[in-house]
Amino acid sequence: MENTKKVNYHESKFINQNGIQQTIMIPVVQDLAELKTLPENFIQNPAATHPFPPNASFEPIDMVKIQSREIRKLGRVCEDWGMFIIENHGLDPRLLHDRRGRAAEVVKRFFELPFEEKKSSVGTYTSADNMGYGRNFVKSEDQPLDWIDRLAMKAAPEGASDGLCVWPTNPPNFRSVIEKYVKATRKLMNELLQALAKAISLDKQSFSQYFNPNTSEINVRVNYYPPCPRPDLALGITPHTDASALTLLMQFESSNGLQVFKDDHWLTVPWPCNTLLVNLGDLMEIMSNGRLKSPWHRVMTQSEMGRSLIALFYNPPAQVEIGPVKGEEAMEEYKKVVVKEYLKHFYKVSPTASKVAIMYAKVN
Ligand SMILES: O=C(O)CCC(=O)C(=O)O
Ligand SMILES: [Fe+2]
Repeated sequence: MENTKKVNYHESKFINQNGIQQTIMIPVVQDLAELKTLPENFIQNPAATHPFPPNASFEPIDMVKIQSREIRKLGRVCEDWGMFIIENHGLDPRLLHDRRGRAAEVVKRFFELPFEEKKSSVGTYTSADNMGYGRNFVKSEDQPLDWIDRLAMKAAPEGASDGLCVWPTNPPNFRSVIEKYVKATRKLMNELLQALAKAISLDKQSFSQYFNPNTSEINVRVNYYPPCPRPDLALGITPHTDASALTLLMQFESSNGLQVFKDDHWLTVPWPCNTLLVNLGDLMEIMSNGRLKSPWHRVMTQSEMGRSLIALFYNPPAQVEIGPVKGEEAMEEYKKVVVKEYLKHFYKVSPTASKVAIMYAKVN
């Protein structure tokens, strides 16, 4: 027998084309990790990967030196890639991955729990939309599935409501550790908003004007990609952009999963383990009038080892109307959108085969 493990299923709820709520049962990928063959519904046949150009301008951004030269570098890297690695981020390494693990450790311990314990440890949530322990963007029976298990929570503002506070109670320190990490990153993300505005020659408050620096929404998603029997056929996450303004990513255990689409090729992002990477989302593309574009990216799997990651999504408050902040360019290329409305649209149409959700906010 190939797989001795009992396979559990996530119940994925979604509204179908007839406006009716439907539930699909999706196998929990961790329970499939011992298989030698990839189940058919996970076959995505990803397009080939190309080598990352050796002399590409993908230099890390040093947050200690984030003044004129470093800001110009940030502008170049973002205009080329839509993402960048941060050095000297100022976060206490004990929050992240010191000997006692902290964030890395609670994530690992959560995913190590048996399925039933994971499920009972996570609270209930009223919305089917991408929160809680389960799967993203499953919209039909015949959609190829991603090789991922994930847990998503609203981490801020404190006491975020709508029944969406789904912190696991096991490991017992999961919430306190992740909340500490989130709290510490807010300052960094606010600094980044200002640096990004300066990087494209805008007033430094151009993006942060839409945020509340103390209470703007931060959503957390913890992804786990178990070892996969056929990394050549499967994807950890199908190609997408992030809907956020900024996404802050910290990866553990291994690297080489994240790929970015550039000049018609998929390239593995040279992102070392245990370092932070910032990915620009659609809301940033809108606010920057398209000068800072959200990159089209995907996640590959590996056969030998699993990989886990914490993603923080930083957005202006849901009710805020954002609009393009124009620099010297002649025209506004994007429309004003209410954050909540854009996110609703994004979740409704995703996943898409190419970068189309953003068209909602573009001037025709
Ligand atoms: O696994 C990664 O490197 C990226 C994850 C990602 O793109 C996402 O969670 O939106
Ligand atoms: Fe992403």
